[in-house]
Amino acid sequence: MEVVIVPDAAAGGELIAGAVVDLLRRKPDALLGVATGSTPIPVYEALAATVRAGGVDVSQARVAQLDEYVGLPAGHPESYRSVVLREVVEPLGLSPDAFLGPDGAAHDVQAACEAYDKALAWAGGVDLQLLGIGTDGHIGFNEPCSSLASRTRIKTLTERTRRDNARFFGGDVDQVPHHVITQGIGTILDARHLVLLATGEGKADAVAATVEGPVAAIVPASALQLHPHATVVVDEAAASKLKLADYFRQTYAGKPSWQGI
Ligand SMILES: N[C@@H]1[C@@H](O)[C@H](O)[C@@H](COP(=O)(O)O)O[C@@H]1O
Repeated sequence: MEVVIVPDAAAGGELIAGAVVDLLRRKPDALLGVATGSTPIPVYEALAATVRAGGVDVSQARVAQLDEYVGLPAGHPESYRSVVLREVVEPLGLSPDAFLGPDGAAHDVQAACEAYDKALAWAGGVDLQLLGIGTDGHIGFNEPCSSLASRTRIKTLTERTRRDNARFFGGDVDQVPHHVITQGIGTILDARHLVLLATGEGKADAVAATVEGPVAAIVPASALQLHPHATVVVDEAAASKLKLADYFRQTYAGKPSWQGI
């Protein structure tokens, strides 16, 4: 696992957008796994700026959703489908046909989960999966004690995650759904490159447990330790509890720039 400590969220956004641009230059029809929440927004902004400046052709790029609330009405502004369309698909000028996501309004949720795993495989698999992290160490919506081998399925949110996400629902925790569909941890680990971005002091404990703790289902993001190409990008605040922070800084500073992340 590579850990890159950046000065702030904007620098993290630039670094990861640069990795996406490099990928799209090598593979124009790459499948990008996108995360929601506030953390990845600087990545999408930096990527959209590069596209607007003509720095990369995204006409063949495809995006895949990581997770989704269950039971929000179609078109609800906080459904993750709406969020990804608004924050990624539209600013990049992608066609909605280039977008893959699970159906959170499906009558048969289990069938929708299985169909989504198959759709990801049929699409050739995710090339680069961008991840945020919950304060409890979740990735996607894989809450603590999710199986590290799990596939896309329905999950129940913890009260902590519902409280954390209430800010997207006018601060009213009662509006946050209890159930979600999420790519499983096994599904996430199928992606060719995992890039987790964490910013702010509130993520420092979760980052330390992910990077320096044991691989354990109680910290779902620790499963990144099992992946051969996982990159954790953190700002100084999110890195503040890493014992090996100086080592990570020295290692990255000594890396040839052509190598990317
Ligand atoms: N399902 C999403 C996660 O994918 C995201 O990583 C997390 C953190 O969000 P934020 O980046 O807003 O802290 O929120 C939600 O729970």
